Amino acid sequence: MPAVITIRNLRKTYASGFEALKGIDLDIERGEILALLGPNGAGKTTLISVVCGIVNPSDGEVIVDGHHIQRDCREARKRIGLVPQELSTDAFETVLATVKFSRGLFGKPRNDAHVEQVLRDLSLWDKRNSKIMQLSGGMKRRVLIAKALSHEPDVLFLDEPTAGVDVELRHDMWQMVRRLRERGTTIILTTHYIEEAEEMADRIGVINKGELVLVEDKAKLMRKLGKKQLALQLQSPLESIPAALHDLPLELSKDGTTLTYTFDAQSDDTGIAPLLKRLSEQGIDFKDLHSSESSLEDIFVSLVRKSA
Ligand SMILES: Nc1ncnc2c1ncn2[C@@H]1O[C@H](COP(=O)(O)OP(=O)(O)OP(=O)(O)O)[C@@H](O)[C@H]1O
Repeated sequence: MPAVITIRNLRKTYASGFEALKGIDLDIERGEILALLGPNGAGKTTLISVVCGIVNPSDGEVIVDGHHIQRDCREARKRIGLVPQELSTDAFETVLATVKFSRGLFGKPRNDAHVEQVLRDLSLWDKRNSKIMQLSGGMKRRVLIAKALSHEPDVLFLDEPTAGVDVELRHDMWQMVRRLRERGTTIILTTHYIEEAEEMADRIGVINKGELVLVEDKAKLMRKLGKKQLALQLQSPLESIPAALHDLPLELSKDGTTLTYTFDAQSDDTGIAPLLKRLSEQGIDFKDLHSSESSLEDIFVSLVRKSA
């Protein structure tokens, strides 16, 4: 199935000369939840803003369901719902009026039943006649989501949906995102929280300093996380790994003093006992050993460091 959004060589240099996006290529699959992780200032909001047609790119292109975001902006934009980080809605409006108005902005005919359904799904129906300024922070966030869903978009962008919200609202938000996905909506969310990406996403993208440093299926990433490493400090440095051991997943450090063996932590048979026997057959002795396990956090940190 063709991607719902295609991003090619996307670059953004702000008027200040700052290069916020340095050539992003990404295909967003229909119906997936993609989490974009990255530290502050990585370029996540810029990327979303360009894809949603709010900020013009300096180079490259974005195609949304066959429509070019700049040349065919109205059609492309209709298919997208954006939940920004901050609320800029008129504080004196009621919840119902503001959500209805949002739908109208996209040229969609009035549909009170849909607006009611969106408000009910977000537990906002009872608050429909409240003014925005009378709502709690969490409720205001729900209004933002309701506005973004008012015109029935195929793709929903959530820019840090749970930044600064309490645990209960965070879990509500996750549930809501899952419900939307079940109905076929494609969801792209940005987050600082690795836990959130782990919990929600089908795929995880890591962005740092304007570059997409990784995009991978979450399950695959998790399998990598299931790997453990055993590091052996050798008695005497090796120049290279002996040919007789080439069938083993071994890596030698540059200085030849450490051999690292990677194994599947979930497997019953780690292969450590035969490894040690074969090392001894080759006359390789070690003075110390320790094992380590990587987490998504480690992978994230090392990727961000590597691309720094
Ligand atoms: N209008 C602008 N003019 C100049 N620089 C900008 C502008 N908007 C953003 N930037 C810079 O571009 C970089 C990327 O910002 P962006 O908001 O996209 O990052 P982010 O990954 O969303 O960060 P955060 O997680 O803090 O929201 C930052 O260094 C920011 O200062």
